Amino acid sequence: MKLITASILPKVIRKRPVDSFKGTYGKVALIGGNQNYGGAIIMSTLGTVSAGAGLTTTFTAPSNQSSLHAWIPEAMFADYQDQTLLQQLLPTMTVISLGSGLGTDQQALELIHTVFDLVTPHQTLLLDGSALTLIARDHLQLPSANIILTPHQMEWERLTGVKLAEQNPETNQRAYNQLAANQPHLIAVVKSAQTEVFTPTGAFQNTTGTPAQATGGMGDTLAGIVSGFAAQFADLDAAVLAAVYTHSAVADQLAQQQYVVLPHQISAALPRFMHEHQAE
Ligand SMILES: NC(=O)C1=CN([C@@H]2O[C@H](COP(=O)(O)OP(=O)(O)OC[C@H]3O[C@@H](n4cnc5c(N)ncnc54)[C@H](OP(=O)(O)O)[C@@H]3O)[C@@H](O)[C@H]2O)[C@@H](O)CC1
Ligand SMILES: Nc1ncnc2c1ncn2[C@@H]1O[C@H](COP(=O)(O)OP(=O)(O)O)[C@@H](O)[C@H]1O
Ligand SMILES: [Mg+2]
Repeated sequence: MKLITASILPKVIRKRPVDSFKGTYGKVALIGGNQNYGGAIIMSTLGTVSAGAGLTTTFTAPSNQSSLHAWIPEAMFADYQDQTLLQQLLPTMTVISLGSGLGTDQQALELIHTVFDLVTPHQTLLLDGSALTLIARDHLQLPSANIILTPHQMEWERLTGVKLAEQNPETNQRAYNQLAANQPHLIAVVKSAQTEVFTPTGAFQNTTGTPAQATGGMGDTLAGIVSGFAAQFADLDAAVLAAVYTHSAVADQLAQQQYVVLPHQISAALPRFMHEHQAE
């Protein structure tokens, strides 16, 4: 397994062309955050916008609208039950992220079906949290798209059947091969203290990260950052590797002076970190 090190950053994070505009940096839809888990999709949104995505729309429960805008006015709000809006907007997106704080009720399941029906092969679809749990529970077939899965170890067990205690680079690679077999392009980010990333071009292990990250919302934030990188950087595999590295590298920096790193603090520190690591 190759290691993900700082050398990935200059390959991905490039100085922005002078004549670029927001449309240059991709459109992202983040779908999730039910009545109880609004924080999850707000944290994802902070990650995506702070990572530099050009335009971000957050599809969530209406009860989350004012908190979303209080935290991050740069994001647009859409009611995730509004079928007309979903059908109108989702085809325009570069990246769709689905599942952070979505919950697992019937309404969530119907939303997954709607997104799977609408997504097209040239789009990137990130699946996180509750979406992974429902896909595993109901044996849903993944749509044809550039798929990024971001399971924690229990979600990976649900998806693949590989028990947590038996998860290692070899068993995970075999499980990845099975999942990816019928997909044009599938990336699996298997999260842990040493996150592993499986791509069509190889398997990688992250070298950043700290137990100061072990707090709710840390994965929701990662899903947002990965979406932001995938929206603006052309090489999808490299963008995901750089996002995984960056999320935990920022946490490592903050953990030098903090006992626990709050997920939203990683997003707040992202623009400066990316500034420091941009290449010509
Ligand atoms: N502020 C918000 O709105 C937040 C909203 N959130 C949203 O909540 C939704 C549910 O997501 P979830 O991850 O909280 O619950 P679930 O999928 O049932 O998994 C937990 C089960 O798996 C087990 N487990 C074992 N190993 C594990 C591991 N390495 N990592 C994690 N779990 C591990 C674990 O074992 P235990 O901790 O009990 O020992 C437990 O039995 C999802 O949509 C998410 O986005 C959260 O992000 C929190 C902040
Ligand atoms: N001990 C640790 N060391 C490094 N990273 C960790 C550690 N514990 C958790 N993380 C990271 O925190 C995130 C947890 O993801 P997840 O369980 O989906 O969080 P949530 O759903 O609460 O947002 C992952 O990115 C994981 O790699
Ligand atoms: Mg999670």
